[in-house]
Amino acid sequence: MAEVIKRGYLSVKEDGLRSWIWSKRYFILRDQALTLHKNEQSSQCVAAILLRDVTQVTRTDLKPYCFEIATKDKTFYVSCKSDQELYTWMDEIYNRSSVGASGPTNFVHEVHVGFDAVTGAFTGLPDQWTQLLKGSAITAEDAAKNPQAVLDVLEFYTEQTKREAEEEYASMPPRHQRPAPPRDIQPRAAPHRPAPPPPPSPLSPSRQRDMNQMMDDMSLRSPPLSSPYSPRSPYSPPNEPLPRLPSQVREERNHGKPGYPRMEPSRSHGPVSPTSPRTPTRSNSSYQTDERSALYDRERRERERRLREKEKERMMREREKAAAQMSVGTPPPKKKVEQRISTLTEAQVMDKLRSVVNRGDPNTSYKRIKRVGQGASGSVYVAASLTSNAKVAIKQMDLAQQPRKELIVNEILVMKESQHPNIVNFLDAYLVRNSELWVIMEYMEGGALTDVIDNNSMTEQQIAVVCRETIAGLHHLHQQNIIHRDIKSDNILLDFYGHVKISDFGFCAKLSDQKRKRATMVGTPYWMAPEVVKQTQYGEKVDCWSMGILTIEMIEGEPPYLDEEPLKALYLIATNGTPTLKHPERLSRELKSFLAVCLCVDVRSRASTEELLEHEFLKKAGPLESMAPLLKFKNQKH
Ligand SMILES: Nc1ncnc2c1ncn2[C@@H]1O[C@H](COP(=O)(O)OP(=O)(O)OP(=O)(O)O)[C@@H](O)[C@H]1O
Repeated sequence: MAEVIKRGYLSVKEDGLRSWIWSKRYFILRDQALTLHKNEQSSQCVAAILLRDVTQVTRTDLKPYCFEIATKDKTFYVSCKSDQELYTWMDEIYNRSSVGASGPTNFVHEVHVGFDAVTGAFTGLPDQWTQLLKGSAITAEDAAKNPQAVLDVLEFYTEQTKREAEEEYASMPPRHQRPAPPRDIQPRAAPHRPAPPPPPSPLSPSRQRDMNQMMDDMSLRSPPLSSPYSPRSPYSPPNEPLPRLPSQVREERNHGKPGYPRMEPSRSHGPVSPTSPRTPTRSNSSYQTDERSALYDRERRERERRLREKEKERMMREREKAAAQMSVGTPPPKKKVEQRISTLTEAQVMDKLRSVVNRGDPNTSYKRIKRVGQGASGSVYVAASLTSNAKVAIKQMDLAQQPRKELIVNEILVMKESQHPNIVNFLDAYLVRNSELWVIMEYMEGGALTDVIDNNSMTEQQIAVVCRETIAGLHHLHQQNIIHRDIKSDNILLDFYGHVKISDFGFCAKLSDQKRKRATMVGTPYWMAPEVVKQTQYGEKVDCWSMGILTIEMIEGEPPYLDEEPLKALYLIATNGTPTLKHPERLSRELKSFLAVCLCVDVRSRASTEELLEHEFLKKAGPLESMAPLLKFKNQKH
């Protein structure tokens, strides 16, 4: 007999003839079936539902904590005693049903939200969403244009913030040592999401025609008149000032936004060196010839470094605040926390970690020289190997401070198993005093591509080098069924010789044969593919979309919508489709074609890494030495 996953008494009634009768039944859930029994002693069931036949698991309003399980033939209404009980049953059933295995991950929670086209307002929105919407830059016109997209991004945003809070909670001391968190982080019923639109029709017109259309969209067609979001109109006169704010203004604007660390461009924890976050690109020659401008730039960088530090402090404060807020109210359902974070318990994660680390003392093998970077999970040092004197990078993390230890284990495992010339190679890992983790990796003295972008204007030849190298690394990951999920310039590092390598593997996902698609939301929103924002299923091609956004960063200095308030940016990603370029007329046909195949909203038309490697734009790539002028700035420092 298959293992019992969950059991317990619940009230149930069936749709149909006996639809008014609620009966108390003993439910037994196994991997493939849910059976209903008169009581716990009775082995004979009064009803059985094969999970593969389940077509929907939905919350309903019939009773306060009620959900329905629909099959092709029948609907069962199940009443629980609490939200927690309801969600755990729904989760377990849903995950094993045909919809859970292949469909969208979110349940349909029937809190009925309406949109009044006359007043331009939503009705029935949960308070939290109303507040979020009020504080966002999403206008009534946006809502009228695409109310579903607004609901999608609100749900996305709250899910993400809730997850962060749950993770903070999970990283706190054991429950008996802490008071309970506020009701606020209880899972909430999300508003009713209408059925997803039917999948786009197969690519009957040839794919090449799609590509041509995409290129038209990006460079030739005028922006839709109804869209107020076309600051990057291809028709902008070439000399028109770029519609950007100075980066410090942007950072100030982003302060005080509802906590969502990954929503902020992660300039906040860049290297310690006084390099700038996003700033309007300046040419190399202007740095060399204009002393006053150099002075200005130094001051600006210093100011921006301080802002970055402040931003980091703010994030830390927010984390603490989130942890403190958890100390009142009722605890979140443990099940939810575990399920979202990992299927492994904390002890299992630590066991796994111990199995991949070196037990020795790293100080006998490496001597730390200085700190070169600060990440959310710890500091990065350059160090010298005491045996070979070679330089290495050490990422040092205090495990007690890590809300998501399994991400670190993930990162180590991916780095260990994915050695490749375009991946920052893992050398070793040490667990020091059972509380500190040291990850030893190749030292990339050129730093992050973000700094290169901020301090230079890149030629197409150089852009093509970064694309070629990054795609080669991504292709290697994809061949192992690994999706990176956080491709952006901050996670592309360069070494002294101009080698380009992918780093930061915490968010990587391994696709199994059973699960070729994922639906969890991770990554940094500005670089996210529309299918991720809309929370539909996605596969490795999300990295190809991010590759397109990374290319726009190299061309324009920043990803699309970076100046937008986070919720609005999500809305724009979900609704605008392929972003428009500021100055397409300045780009070669090959580069525009490359962007078009990366930034294809229809995933089936989007190029794979294999196809991208063959793209004509990459043929423009120069040798690695062509990156040297970009590294000058860094090389002088080391
Ligand atoms: N191998 C390396 N060589 C040189 N510098 C590095 C290396 N790895 C990281 N850095 C620098 O250290 C900084 C922090 O790196 P880290 O990977 O910790 O950043 P993060 O991804 O922002 O944080 P986290 O992974 O903790 O969320 C980076 O901005 C990068 O410039």
